[in-house]
Amino acid sequence: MANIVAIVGRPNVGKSTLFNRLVEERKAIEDNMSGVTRDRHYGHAQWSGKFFSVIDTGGYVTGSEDVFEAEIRKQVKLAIEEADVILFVVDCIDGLTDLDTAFANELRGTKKPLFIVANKADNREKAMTVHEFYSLGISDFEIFPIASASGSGTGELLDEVVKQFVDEGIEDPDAGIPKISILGRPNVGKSSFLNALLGHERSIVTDEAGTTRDAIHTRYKLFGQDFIITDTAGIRKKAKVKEDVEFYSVMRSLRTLEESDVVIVMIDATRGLEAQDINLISLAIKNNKGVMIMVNKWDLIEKDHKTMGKIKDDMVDRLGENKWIPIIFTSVVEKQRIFQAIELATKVYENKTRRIATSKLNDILLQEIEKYPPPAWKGKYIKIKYVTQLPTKNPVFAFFCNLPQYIKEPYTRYLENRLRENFNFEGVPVKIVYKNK
Ligand SMILES: Nc1nc2c(ncn2[C@@H]2O[C@H](COP(=O)(O)OP(=O)(O)OP(=O)(O)O)[C@@H](O)[C@H]2O)c(=O)[nH]1
Ligand SMILES: Nc1nc2c(ncn2[C@@H]2O[C@H](COP(=O)(O)OP(=O)(O)OP(=O)(O)O)[C@@H](O)[C@H]2O)c(=O)[nH]1
Repeated sequence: MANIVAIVGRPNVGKSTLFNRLVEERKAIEDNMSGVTRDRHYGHAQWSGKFFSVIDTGGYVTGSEDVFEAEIRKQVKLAIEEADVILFVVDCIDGLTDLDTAFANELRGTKKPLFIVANKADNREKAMTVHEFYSLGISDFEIFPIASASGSGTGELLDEVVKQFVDEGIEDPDAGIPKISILGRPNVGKSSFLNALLGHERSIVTDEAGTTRDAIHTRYKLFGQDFIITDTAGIRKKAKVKEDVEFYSVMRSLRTLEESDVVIVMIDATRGLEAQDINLISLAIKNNKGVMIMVNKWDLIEKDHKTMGKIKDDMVDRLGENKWIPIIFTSVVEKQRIFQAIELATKVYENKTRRIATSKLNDILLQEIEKYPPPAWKGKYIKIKYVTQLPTKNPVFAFFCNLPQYIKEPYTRYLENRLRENFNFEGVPVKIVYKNK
């Protein structure tokens, strides 16, 4: 089970500082060139061998400097609903304020373990002031004086926090959940699609920076499907001049692509598959990503019952040997097949992680090979003895044979086609290697 710790409290008490201390990351991802700053409000942490996630609910809900009652309520609701442990942060320098009391009143009565964390206790003298917070009377635990800025006191706090977890937690709660990215030329409807998804109910929204500085992962749960959208939206803001737009859109695509498992290449139905789209698709294949094509703005096409099939056929022709890429027709504005698009992306992910048992693989493929064996080369017979799927992240099949160097490209394509016919690898690049045996 995932353990979740939520941080609540009024502005400026040091919630983000504590958050960053817990997830051991720097405050924000800052971009020196343009001042694009992206705070993070969700991250993974570990203490004494227990894993947990931290949400800074304040960073998540506050839109302005003022904290209104509704904001407090939202923040507390999020914490109470999502968290296993709540950290209510107050400030030793300011002492108890009316806003703290307002928060306390909302938190009162929660069944979740609630800790009052008295931040900015930079020295002994300040740490002595924590007593006044006991008057709130909302927590069964002792109050922990800490200084998030230096980290002092956080160890003692965490010792108690992790005792509240029922299990060890999950090292990477996002493991096994498809990371999907939406790429495509400007104006095809990428943002509209994201917004349409955002319009639906969702569980925790997690803006999490990935290993690449600008990539943001947002985790969704929609119609029972769990998935993460990777985006590098931050980078878009800094493109001011024309050349920059081109450059950054390429950079952005590359980075987003690296961070994802499945790439949705979105195209405009009124323009069809363009050279740039083909480049993007090749890039995704080269990077061993799952790929699908989403033909958006389908509402703008004048059509009869044959149109979709015809356009699809034309596209498949253009895709050549990559005809295994699935194509879906959508209208984001008319909310047509939006969910199916996500469903298709998660299916592609399933295919990408598919493992075929060696016995099954041999049963089927050795028969196919017998029907059409690799052609002899310079009088030498090539014998494929068996095949196995390698334990890699993407489907790779190793064919063991006597003379691997003599097998030519067309035969490899034959094998790939037989693999695809017998097992579902729709949307997934499949690799074939030969080994000497
Ligand atoms: N003296 C002292 N200052 C601290 C400490 N921790 C945080 N601060 C300062 O308190 C100020 C507010 O910190 P933040 O972490 O941004 O506070 P926040 O609660 O996230 O604020 P919002 O984002 O407005 O909700 C910053 O100037 C921090 O440097 C501490 O342990 N001691
Ligand atoms: N008719 C129609 N218009 C759409 C559809 N989806 C998006 N649009 C419109 O297309 C325009 C561009 O949409 P965006 O979502 O901003 O496109 P984008 O791909 O995010 O664009 P960039 O931010 O430039 O990369 C907007 O005016 C949308 O309203 C659709 O399915 N049908």
